[in-house]
Amino acid sequence: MQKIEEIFAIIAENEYEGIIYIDAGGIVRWINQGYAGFLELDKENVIGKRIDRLIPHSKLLDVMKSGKPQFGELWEIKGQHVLVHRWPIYKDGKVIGCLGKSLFKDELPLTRDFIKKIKKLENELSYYKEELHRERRAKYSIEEITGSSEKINKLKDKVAKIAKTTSTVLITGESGTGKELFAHAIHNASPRKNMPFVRVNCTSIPEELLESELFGYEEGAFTGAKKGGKPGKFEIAQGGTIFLDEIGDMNRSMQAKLLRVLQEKEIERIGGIESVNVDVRVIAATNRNLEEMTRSNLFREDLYYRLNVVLLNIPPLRERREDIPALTENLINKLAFRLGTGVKSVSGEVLELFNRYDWPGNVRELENILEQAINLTDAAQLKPEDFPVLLKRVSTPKRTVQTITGYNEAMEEAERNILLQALAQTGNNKKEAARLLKIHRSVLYRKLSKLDII
Ligand SMILES: Nc1ncnc2c1ncn2[C@@H]1O[C@H](COP(=O)(O)OP(=O)(O)OP(=O)(O)O)[C@@H](O)[C@H]1O
Repeated sequence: MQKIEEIFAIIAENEYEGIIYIDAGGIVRWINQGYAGFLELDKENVIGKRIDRLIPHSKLLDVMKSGKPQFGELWEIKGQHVLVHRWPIYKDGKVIGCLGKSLFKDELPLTRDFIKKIKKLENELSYYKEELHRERRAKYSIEEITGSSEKINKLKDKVAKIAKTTSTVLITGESGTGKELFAHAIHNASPRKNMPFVRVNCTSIPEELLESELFGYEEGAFTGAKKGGKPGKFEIAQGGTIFLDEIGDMNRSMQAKLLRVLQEKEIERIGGIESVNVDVRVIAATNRNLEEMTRSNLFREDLYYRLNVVLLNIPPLRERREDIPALTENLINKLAFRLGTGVKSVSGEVLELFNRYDWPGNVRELENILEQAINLTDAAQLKPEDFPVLLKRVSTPKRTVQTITGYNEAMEEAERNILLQALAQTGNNKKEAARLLKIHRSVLYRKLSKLDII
């Protein structure tokens, strides 16, 4: 039978692992033959030497200093990747040494595959970290807000001023006026600009998920809760800004919870017992009339006042028509670059046409209409005929019921106008229009077909 010492010697000298032990003074007290050979050193000469003399970039001393183990780290030595574990050895609560183990046989297919896999995962992780960081950054600055009308200039001045504070901001304005753009600009001009900017669309998240999205949850908070729990958007935005888009669509019970956060400046994860302090600037936006909603009890009055500390009302495009030429030029440049086309400008007649239109969908509608036209032309300059839908809308005045000929006919006409307006507002995007009208897409198609709109 083999003696236990023999077995230990076999384990210590196995050909797959390098093993090294240093004492509290950083002196190598033991190394296995394989590792010494791999380092091209003589085992007897290594023992008794300081580790940093033998391997200057060794991390064993760091581990000893921190007292924290490291597992599965990729380390490059002698032109090879090795997978290492390092852990401090404790005695009576004090670190007395450090043990290092490495899978150093790069040429073994198994080790090589394992290392390759780890390297791939590390690369992927750093890619996604970078993406996440990009995603959580505000993308636009004040300079990117096109327009020099008096109204826009005043708003830009206001943005520069309020950016310095941490007051809650409420941005109102019709759909597509640029509310989100302004929210980004406030964050980017603020001292928080290098911290996260986290957007939450209160409409697109199902009601039952919104609470866990905003406040996070602890492990086991509910069936299906992730292991280890999940931080909410408020925690993710710590030190930065949270942008609550479409706040008018938040239900009343969530409104009460949000109010508590704004008052207490702390959140509680679902299923959690402790509160977490949050230092987050809140910017909320809506295209709905919150004041009116408070009167009909759809929006809490106390929350409305908490949000409405600084108000930024973005005027619709039809009230700042002087911005249309600059917006058109900038959007064309942006779109032509994105779509890879040679479209450079619009003719003077197109600008006249744009000027006569009311833009219910505001800048987003202008952007959509330009994108449609750019896709269908080979010319460098867009002409009025590239905008057939707009030509029709501008020349046909909105149909109103002149004389009531019957309840059903009048209702049909009203419905037609609502549908046309929704389509105009969303640049003919049926999916968006259905969302705006809060009806299913199939219902929208049925109605459009019944009223001969498509
Ligand atoms: N002044 C502007 N300069 C440049 N681009 C603008 C401007 N205003 C709006 N846009 C562009 O128009 C589009 C719509 O803007 P944004 O999403 O900010 O509008 P919104 O008011 O938040 O809309 P919604 O209420 O539907 O969420 C975006 O692509 C945005 O970049």
